[in-house]
Amino acid sequence: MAKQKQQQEEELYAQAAGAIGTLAIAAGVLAAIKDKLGLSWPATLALTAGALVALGYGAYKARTGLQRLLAGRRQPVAVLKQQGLQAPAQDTQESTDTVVLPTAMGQLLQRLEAPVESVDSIPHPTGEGHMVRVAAPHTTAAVTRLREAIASELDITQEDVNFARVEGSIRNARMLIGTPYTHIPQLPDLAGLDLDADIPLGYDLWGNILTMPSPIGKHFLVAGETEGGKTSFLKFLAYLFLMAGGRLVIVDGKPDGDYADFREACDYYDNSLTHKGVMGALDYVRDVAEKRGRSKRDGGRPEPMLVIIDEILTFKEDPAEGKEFESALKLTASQVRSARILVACATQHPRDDVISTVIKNNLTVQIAFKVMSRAASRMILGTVPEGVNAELLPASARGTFIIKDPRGVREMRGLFITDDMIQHAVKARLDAVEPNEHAKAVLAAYGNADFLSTEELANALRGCGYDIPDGAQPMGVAVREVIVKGFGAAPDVIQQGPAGARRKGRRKADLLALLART
Ligand SMILES: Nc1ncnc2c1ncn2[C@@H]1O[C@H](COP(=O)(O)OP(=O)(O)OP(=O)(O)O)[C@@H](O)[C@H]1O
Repeated sequence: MAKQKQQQEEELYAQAAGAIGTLAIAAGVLAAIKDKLGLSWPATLALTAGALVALGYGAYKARTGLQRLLAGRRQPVAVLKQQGLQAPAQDTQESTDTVVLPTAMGQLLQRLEAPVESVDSIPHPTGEGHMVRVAAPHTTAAVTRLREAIASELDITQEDVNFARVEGSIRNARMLIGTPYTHIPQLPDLAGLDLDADIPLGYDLWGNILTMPSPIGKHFLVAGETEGGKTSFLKFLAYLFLMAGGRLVIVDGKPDGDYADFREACDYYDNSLTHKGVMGALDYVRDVAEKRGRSKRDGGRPEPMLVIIDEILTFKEDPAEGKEFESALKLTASQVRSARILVACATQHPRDDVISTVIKNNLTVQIAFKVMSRAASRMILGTVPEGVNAELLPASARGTFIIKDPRGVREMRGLFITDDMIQHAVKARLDAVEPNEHAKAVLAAYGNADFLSTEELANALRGCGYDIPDGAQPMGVAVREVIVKGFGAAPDVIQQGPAGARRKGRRKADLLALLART
């Protein structure tokens, strides 16, 4: 730096001396021919000054043009105007321009004045891969922030310029030029999955499986615009819990019944979209935590439990009920953590009235799917390293998200499971429980029916040898007794059937759910 400054000063003095000398010579020449041309003194002086300015400008253009030609430089790209992009410091230029990197990508990054130390080609199944090493003291942000400029130079879309973190390094980044997340890995073998260890969650641009540390003891906030992949992500998480012997509580606050396949395997499932429904679930969960707390003294380690609440706006729409819901959520989040119960709340409305301080403070693992603005990204993720922005997630690869957890901040695409896989896992959970003789009789009575009225069930049970009296009340009581003997408890009686012919009875799914809990 000092050397450069001294050089600049010397140049300035030399230029000043040259200018004075040239001015004197030019004035002399013009004075000599002044009378011949019939010029006045002011005209002579004005002409001298004008000629010198023109000469100086011409010399400057010639010199800088020659310098650029020799250095093989181009004009700075217009795209360097990208928001937040600053011209690199002089000393950075010095260190990176001295060696011309051998690969075309290396040279492109140098042209964009990125402080790169090396750029090597690395294989990628469908695109063009590069390993970029940034010169100290810079971090990979010095290159990742040039995404727009690189896309502009290569005349491709920003979505085709992708970066992947290199675990444990702040100076190395993998870069993919091409469509992101085309390389979909096989689902890892989940047999023997331990929820107390790392769990697989997604994959990177190269198709490598990425994990997160054990989710036990954490709560999740999952947010992003509609169709980003939140439900698929939560279904995958629920699937992991099923496969690893964990318990499930699902409050589905959306009307489409997205989680219905899990219903029979849930300890508690509610799709009523009501305040009562969500509050009932939170009460239930706190109750389980309290029981677990008491039995802890016996030395047992309870199965992890995942509580999904999707979509939280449904329970916040009414201000008074919303307040109650938030208080209950806060209480639940703090009380159940040590009981190996984790809460995951999702929303497709990343706004501050939905993701309130209470939500943010209690759900400490944040997962952002694609959003429409940098502000929305910040709303979900809070403080993140420069350049991390869920607005920039690829629209072409649904299910891509940024996760912020104790391991750091990283982008990945979620592992995807089909409805068939969910149904298999649920069936396996149900099959794993051997029903006792009473439960078997009740299930046999249902056969393929989803719903039986109390009377129909009483008739079928009589056929199995149960002594069930006629008459509404004793019959209902006797049927309930058989159910309780078989399942430990009886599900609520509900009304089903066409209007005008509604019948009181019970759903088979509710009985199976009870079975899954035992
Ligand atoms: N990891 C993934 N890999 C491939 N496709 C995915 C992935 N995640 C989601 N998708 C696809 O993206 C679409 C939207 O996913 P999903 O329903 O989970 O979004 P969402 O964010 O829950 O939407 P909404 O908020 O409207 O409920 C689905 O059709 C799904 O098949």
